[in-house]
Amino acid sequence: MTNETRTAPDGNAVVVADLHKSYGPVRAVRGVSFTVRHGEIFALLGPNGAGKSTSLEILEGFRTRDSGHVEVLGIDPGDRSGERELRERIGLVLQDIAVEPHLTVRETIARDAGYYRAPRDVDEVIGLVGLTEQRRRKVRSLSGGQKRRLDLALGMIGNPSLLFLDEPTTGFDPAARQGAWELVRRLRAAGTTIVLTTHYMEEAQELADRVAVIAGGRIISEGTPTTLGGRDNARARVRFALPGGWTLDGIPVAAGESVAGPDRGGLVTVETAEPTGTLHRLTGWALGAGAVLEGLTVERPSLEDVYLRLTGAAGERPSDPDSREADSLEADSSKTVLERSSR
Ligand SMILES: Nc1ncnc2c1ncn2[C@@H]1O[C@H](COP(=O)(O)OP(=O)(O)OP(=O)(O)O)[C@@H](O)[C@H]1O
Repeated sequence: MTNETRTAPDGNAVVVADLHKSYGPVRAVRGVSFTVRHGEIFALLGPNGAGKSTSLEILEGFRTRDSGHVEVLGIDPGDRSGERELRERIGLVLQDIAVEPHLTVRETIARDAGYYRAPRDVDEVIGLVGLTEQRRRKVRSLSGGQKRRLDLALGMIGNPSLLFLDEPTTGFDPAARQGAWELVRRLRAAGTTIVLTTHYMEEAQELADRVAVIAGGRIISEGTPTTLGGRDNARARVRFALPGGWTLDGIPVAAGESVAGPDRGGLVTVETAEPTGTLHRLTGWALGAGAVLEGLTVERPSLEDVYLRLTGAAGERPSDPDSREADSLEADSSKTVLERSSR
């Protein structure tokens, strides 16, 4: 798989500065700024209604912006004179792609290949997305996950320098999701820059070099999946079951640590900034008494924990007085995601 990486004058594949977009009274995007470097996977995360699709649609040239600066591969997507070049150089996997249901998988991909000057090989792409067995099947007979793989194939058939993936693995079974992640990594390794949105924090953790969290039309945090929101400096939780007949009072706790529990599952939690020392002390204490700490685990907050903390806080922010409608819509939808995720 080869890919020609073209460099925009500033060395970034995407530049967004102080982007604004309203739909009537709804201020969907309110001063968003970020850059995407060539060859990286950049994930835009955020609750329903946060402004992700609006931002992406502006980058893709499907929506006009109210104000702000946008460059995609050195082209302003709002400038119609660059439209043809932009279409040639970017790939899109959107949430709803219209495909002809009566065409076969291979016919659909071959037809799209004809729109590009230098497309990838049709059968190679069919193989890459795992649709070789279905290549003669009509699109209407595909399962939801198979249709999404077809969307991925259509996104990459033009051999794009930059690929936009809007929730690429929604509806995939776990094996198909792993396969799609592997494909995305291979595309990146071949030089493709990837901008993706996802509601799966595991997907962002697995794929993204950098992530930005957007809520209420603004970027509220940006970083790598391991550093986002101070995740790397967060306190660790050491959990274990108290050996039979022992009490919390006997646990050796150092300054700065806190102990809670046991919870319904019988596990005690020690929160600590220094898990190495804590583990040494706890395991030494247990082994010295001839006991073992059943169910012992050490956990840092997951990307999902950090995301929920960040977006929960954003949802509770006081409203901008002149955008009350937008705020209420966004707060409502962020609550829905929180409730859903906590089940
Ligand atoms: N065409 C439109 N007309 C009016 N309002 C719109 C339109 N498109 C989006 N909005 C509103 O703009 C806000 C941002 O929507 P957007 O689709 O960009 O969010 P999102 O982060 O992509 O959400 P999701 O995760 O649900 O796809 C929401 O309040 C939405 O209701």
